[in-house]
Amino acid sequence: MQEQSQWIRESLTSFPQPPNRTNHNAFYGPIDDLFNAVKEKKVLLEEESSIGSLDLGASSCTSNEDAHRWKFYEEDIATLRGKTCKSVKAGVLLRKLRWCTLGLQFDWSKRNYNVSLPHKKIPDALCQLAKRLAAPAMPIGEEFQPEAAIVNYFGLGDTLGGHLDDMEADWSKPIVSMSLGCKAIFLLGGKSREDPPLAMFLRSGDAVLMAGEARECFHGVPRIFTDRENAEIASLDLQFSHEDDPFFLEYIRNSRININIRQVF
Ligand SMILES: O=C(O)CCC(=O)C(=O)O
Ligand SMILES: [Fe+2]
Repeated sequence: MQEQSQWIRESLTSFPQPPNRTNHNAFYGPIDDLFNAVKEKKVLLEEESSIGSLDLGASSCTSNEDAHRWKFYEEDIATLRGKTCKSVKAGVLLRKLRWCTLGLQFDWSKRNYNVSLPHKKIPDALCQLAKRLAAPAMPIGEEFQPEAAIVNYFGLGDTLGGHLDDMEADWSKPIVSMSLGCKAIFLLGGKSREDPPLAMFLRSGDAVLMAGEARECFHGVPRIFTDRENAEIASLDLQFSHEDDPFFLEYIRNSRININIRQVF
């Protein structure tokens, strides 16, 4: 349970940090310290222009690929300035965080791994865990090499459509997939979209190895359960309830996090 809560913490704090990319990159550019900004009730504002912009109260500077600039501001400053420029609350950005990528960065627009994008290695503790979990599904004598990971965040109503993970060079290596937080339905189909899927529940702490035949099968997540009873997170709830910080508990009561780790080459 302690380990689960640790991965939830990392998924909300360190994993979405640049140079790791998130679904927010395309619009806002890299965003630093989103989780802290949520706690401090900050608001992200678009600078009207990058020259001569008001720096008062800004705690971090971000710029996106279109050279727009977005910065976090204290709520009161944002209220004053928000009348004349675009704004979004940090809390809204966290709710709309759908994925981040660790290690080699996946380019969703081109559907490939872009080795030229800046990246950090996957944290060592996560690599060790992935190697341990992957071992039973590895070809004899080979060790799993975690090179990339996708962290998926699911809020109420979020789903993941049926897909194949076919961008990795070698399908004899498994994908290690960990579930945290609210329970989900996972559908494992066949090699064709038409094959009827098998449905299973994935609960916090479950690990799935997409290996062998299953590595080549369609799969998706059609729903998560956020109601207290069916989410089945009582012990996780207890774990986070002992803390002063209510934010992790609030988040995980209504969310599921999936961390899936891949050997790309
Ligand atoms: O959320 C899950 O359990 C599955 C995630 C997945 O299939 C993916 O990211 O490719
Ligand atoms: Fe997948």
